[in-house]
Amino acid sequence: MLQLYYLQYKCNETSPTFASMTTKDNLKCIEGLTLWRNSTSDINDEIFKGDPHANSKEEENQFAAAFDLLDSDINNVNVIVWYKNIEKLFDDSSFPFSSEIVRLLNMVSNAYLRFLRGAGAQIPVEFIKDMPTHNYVNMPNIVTLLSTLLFIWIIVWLFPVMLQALVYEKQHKLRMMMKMHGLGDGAYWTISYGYFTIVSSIYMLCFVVFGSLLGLGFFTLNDYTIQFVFYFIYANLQVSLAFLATGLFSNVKTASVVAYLLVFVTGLLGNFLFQGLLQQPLFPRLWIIALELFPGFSLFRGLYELQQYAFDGSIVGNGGMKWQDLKDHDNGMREVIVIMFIEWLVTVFLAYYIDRVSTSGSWWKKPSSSARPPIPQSIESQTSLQTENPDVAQEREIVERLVLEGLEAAAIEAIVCDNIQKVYPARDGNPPKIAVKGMYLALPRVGCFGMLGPNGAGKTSFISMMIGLTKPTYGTAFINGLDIRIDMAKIYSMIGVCPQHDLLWETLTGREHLLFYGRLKNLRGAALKEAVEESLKNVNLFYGGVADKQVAKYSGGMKRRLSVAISLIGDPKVVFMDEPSTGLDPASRNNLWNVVKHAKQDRAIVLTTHSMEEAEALCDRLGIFVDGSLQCIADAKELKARYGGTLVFTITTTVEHNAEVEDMVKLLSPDAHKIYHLAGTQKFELLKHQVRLADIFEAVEIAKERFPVHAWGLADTTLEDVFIKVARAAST
Ligand SMILES: Nc1ncnc2c1ncn2[C@@H]1O[C@H](COP(=O)(O)OP(=O)(O)OP(=O)(O)O)[C@@H](O)[C@H]1O
Repeated sequence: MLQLYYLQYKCNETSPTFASMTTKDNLKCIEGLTLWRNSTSDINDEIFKGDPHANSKEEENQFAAAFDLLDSDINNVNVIVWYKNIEKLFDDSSFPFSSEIVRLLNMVSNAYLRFLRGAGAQIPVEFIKDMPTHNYVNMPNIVTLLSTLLFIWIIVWLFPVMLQALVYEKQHKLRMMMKMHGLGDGAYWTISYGYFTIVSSIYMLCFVVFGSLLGLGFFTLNDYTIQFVFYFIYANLQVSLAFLATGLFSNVKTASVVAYLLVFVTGLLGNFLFQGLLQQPLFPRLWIIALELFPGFSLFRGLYELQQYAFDGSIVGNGGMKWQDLKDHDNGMREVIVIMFIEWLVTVFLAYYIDRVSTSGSWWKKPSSSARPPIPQSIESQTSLQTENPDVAQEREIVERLVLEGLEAAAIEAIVCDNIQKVYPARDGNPPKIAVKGMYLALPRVGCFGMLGPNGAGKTSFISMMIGLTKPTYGTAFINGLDIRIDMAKIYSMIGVCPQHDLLWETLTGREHLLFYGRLKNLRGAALKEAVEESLKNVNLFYGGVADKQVAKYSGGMKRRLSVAISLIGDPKVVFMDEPSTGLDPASRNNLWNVVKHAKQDRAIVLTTHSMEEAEALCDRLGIFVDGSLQCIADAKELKARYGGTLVFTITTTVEHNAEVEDMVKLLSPDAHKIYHLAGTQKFELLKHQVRLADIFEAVEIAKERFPVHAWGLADTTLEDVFIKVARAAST
């Protein structure tokens, strides 16, 4: 390729002469030379025009004379040199021109070339009058500056977007929620990675297509296949970097700020620092490669090369970068493609490794059921045996028998908890916390089991172990015969979870949530659509377009109902509901109860609640959980009968007659005791076996004749009374 360069070189005392710069090697690059005087405005007034490699002796002499003239009268002589291979000149450290100067000269000499071919009339003369000087040359090239800076920002902008989405799923435990509904790690990775790669590829495609439609040489002149390979590899590297960076953040806001800052700084550093280094021919190549290990700089280098080739191509008219140009000594495209490709592979591996370690605690271990680890027993469980209630002891015996008979026996029940315990490690100077103390439980495949307990009793810790959020410290549990320590992946496909806090995507609609989780439960086509509609109707989210509103616009109650619907979609055989009715108004709660009542007919449901009314309405069996252990297990009636051998008698009279009321109560039930007293209102607990209802009515009628009785009432023991009694007894 013939290259033309215009040199307006000013000699001073310290600079080398033009002849000395034109060493033997350089001379080989010179194709021709044109000299003319500054005084003339006519470019055709040439002093010399010739070929240094000419065969004729005469021409050779002329050429030597031209050099002498140049050195002796440099201020008055202009020179145009035709080079074959200008890059070689940069190997000579004495050559004083930066690549930027050469590019401008290239532009000028191209105009001159066109003039020589008779295509440009007087234009080159005008152009040459404004020939770039050193000062002019140092001005930044606005085209270079804008295109690379703008393009790098456009491309890297995707990084914060992906990072935000990934950290959002992490922060809101949506990843865990998806896992709990059967989406395995491999599938999650394939789907998420594939999704982001497709989105990135479409984004890059639009970038190239729009650029091409606008006619920008950056896109149209460079070989599209080179651009495809370059953008595809970078898009993949960027996606895997987003996955890797997700491990560093737990909050979307922090991740966004850091990522956008990185985008901004990468562009600026690339453009104002890295580009400067690239344009210094003497800057060590190894350092450039080291800097390109930073993905932002390797992207910048690739864009820079595409831009430079497009620029040169637009001037010389021979197109931009082609595959054979990747062999060019100064073309960094080949090295950045290799660097980015290796980084992509390493980053994907690292990100997957870190993700597996952080979510499942192991990378290589995939134990099979045949290699069931022994169940560690804690000392705590042995000591608590002496104090356990008969029904708790009976439950333990059932579990021990089932476990002794083997996994097949355990599989008869929906849930078998075998001395399951959870101990949280010591933190911030506090001792280790035993949240669940050796629990035994066997739950049938049909029915609802309710867990009651005061705040901090350990209900959520228990559910968290059962749904794989945390691992048991001691003991284990079986769900449909599968061990929660090793078979969680299989268990996820058969359970449904309504967590204590709603784990939902704010930007998705209720229907989209159900469609997504329905698909995870292998529902497809018409069956999926039908199941989603039924779920929406069941939880009262179907009518009035609510189902198609974004979850961000839902009230707390609506979100809760959606969480319940998610837990039941796909017909899971075991469902865990952690306080499902929290925040619901009475009508919605009743609606929800109907859903649960219907659902429990053909599956096992474990439900935690603080509402005694709910527990009574929904649960076939109840366990009262206090301070990490079950205090009693029975149905509501049995519990009330066992713990509620009393009637609560309330009476309101005037204060001066309080003593008379007390005497009356003592007569009715000698062991009665006062549980509440405020002004004239008193509340007594009467032992059922000491009183008859008729006697109480009669006593009140007689009392009414002696002093004013403003109000009175008699109530049987409620579940709430039982709960308070059990909780009090356990904590004393
Ligand atoms: N990650 C943890 N690290 C240390 N202690 C914890 C952790 N999670 C829970 N705990 C403690 O374990 C105990 C049981 O907590 P848990 O949340 O299981 O109770 P809960 O019965 O579900 O309470 P609530 O009804 O308020 O939801 C509490 O004392 C709690 O402070």
